[in-house]
Amino acid sequence: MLFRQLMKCLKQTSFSLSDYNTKRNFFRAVQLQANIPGTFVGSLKSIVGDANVSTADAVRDQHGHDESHHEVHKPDVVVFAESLEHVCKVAKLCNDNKVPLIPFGSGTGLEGGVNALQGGVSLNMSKMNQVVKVNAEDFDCTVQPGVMRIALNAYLRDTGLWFPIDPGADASICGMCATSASGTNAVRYGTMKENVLNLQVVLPDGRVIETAGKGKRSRKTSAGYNLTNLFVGSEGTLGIITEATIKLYGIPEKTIAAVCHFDSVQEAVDTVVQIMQSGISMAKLEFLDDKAIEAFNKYSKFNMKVAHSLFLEFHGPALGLEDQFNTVKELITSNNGSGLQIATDEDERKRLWKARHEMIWACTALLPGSKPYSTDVCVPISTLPKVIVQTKKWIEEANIIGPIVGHVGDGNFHVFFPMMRGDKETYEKVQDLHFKMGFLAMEMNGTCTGEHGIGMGKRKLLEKELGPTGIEVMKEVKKCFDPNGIMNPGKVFF
Ligand SMILES: Cc1cc2c(cc1C)N(C[C@H](O)[C@H](O)[C@H](O)COP(=O)(O)OP(=O)(O)OC[C@H]1O[C@@H](n3cnc4c(N)ncnc43)[C@H](O)[C@@H]1O)c1[nH]c(=O)[nH]c(=O)c1N2
Ligand SMILES: CCCCC(=O)C(=O)O
Ligand SMILES: [Mn+2]
Repeated sequence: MLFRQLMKCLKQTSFSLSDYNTKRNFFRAVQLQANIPGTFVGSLKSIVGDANVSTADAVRDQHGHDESHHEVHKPDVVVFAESLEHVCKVAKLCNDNKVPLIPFGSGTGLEGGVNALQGGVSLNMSKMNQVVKVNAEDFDCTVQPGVMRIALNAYLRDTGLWFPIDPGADASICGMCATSASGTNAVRYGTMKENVLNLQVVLPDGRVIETAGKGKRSRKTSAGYNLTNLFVGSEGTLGIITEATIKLYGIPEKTIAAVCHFDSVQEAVDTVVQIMQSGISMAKLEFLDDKAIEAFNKYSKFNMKVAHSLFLEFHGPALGLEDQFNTVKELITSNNGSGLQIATDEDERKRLWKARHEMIWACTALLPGSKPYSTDVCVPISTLPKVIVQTKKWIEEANIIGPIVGHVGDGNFHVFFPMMRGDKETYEKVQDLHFKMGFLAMEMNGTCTGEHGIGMGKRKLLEKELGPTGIEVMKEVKKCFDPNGIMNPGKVFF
């Protein structure tokens, strides 16, 4: 059987050795169930109840994609879990029957993480949506996988605490764990990697572990391997996260937001590097190039000067915050920055950041009907000016739409390429640019993805980033947790 498949594959159009390896790995994966029998759906219903199982086309479609440009791959069936017991039993059933299992948080990912490449079961976690415990005096809380970021912050408001990691989208906290999300506040508060204390995880065979030990939530630990951060960023390929214990922070006493503009990318990014080197702890330090500002003005009805711009935010006790602001102001001026404007009242600030977070839609609106193809390189801060300037040059040479937006305080930036599905010519240009940017970032000792993950779109780049031995070791790790390869097959590596 395997031999016949191999011969069929060899008869197809010519392919290189790396294609062959890809297809060889694919053979290993197709040993999973290709079609789910009705009896299997019946077994699922007996675990979670009829109402929590759907094979309706619209529901499968909704679970077959995220917010990215990647093509839709529908699961065969969607299951809504209501309890830990449900998750354990569904995982074991899938594992025993070698059926693919794909955890579904809220579908806001940008790398096709939830797309069911080989069909199977999409496990929607949204009904497990309780805040399990808030330990306000210890600045932490434990949440179920369906708890969303905005709802959590609303729930916490009366305690004076908040969870600052903000990918812009209203994502599930456990989905954010699974992709190691970050966003605008990471420059001050870190990414999910620095903010998860413990995870409850269901393994494919139905066993449950807590990655830091049962109920543990200490700020520091040297106890054995760091299983917590193995699952942060694992993109649903190792197990299902059913609880996350995360750090909380005091809501800052004072917040100042500001915007300023530059004639050149180099001056804007030099300012960022100097602010970071001055040791001032910025809460947000964002860059939008001239093209991004054009899209920003048009979509969000602003009237900002069309120039390369920095959006900044300071958090802290009122005492000392203005000194920090003044130091930053001097750095802006010394790099020929202009038009410094402060958003003082809360409504103005909220409007500014809402518009920043909607940049993906602002750029998509430049080409009506398109989907965003996003890049996500992250480099050591001192190399950032070189990488952004080179990227802009490539975009100009390729003559395509590609506004740049970045969390540049972390050396992380995105190009948004609005793409029409089926436009092969632009797709090829964009993919070429994506690879060139990824390779340049790696040359600068950076990564192809700072926060969106590998998913479907960056698997080839990951091969380059880690090298064959690195990939081999990652596959061995996966095998140890998921020997049948049922967890989100085809993601992270081929
Ligand atoms: C407008 C906009 C703007 C942004 C972003 C999106 C959008 C739409 N993002 C990306 C996105 O919000 C981010 O990847 C989230 O962490 C995804 O969370 P979901 O709950 O939507 O996971 P989603 O359902 O999309 O799943 C993502 C991956 O995690 C896995 N997964 C989900 N829940 C799981 C669970 N309980 N257990 C195990 N695996 C699970 C899935 O299988 C999949 O592989 C982003 N990101 C970022 O870091 N910075 C940013 O600036 C932005 N900005
Ligand atoms: C192409 C970038 C997608 C969203 C994002 O990460 C951001 O706005 O920062
Ligand atoms: Mn981002």
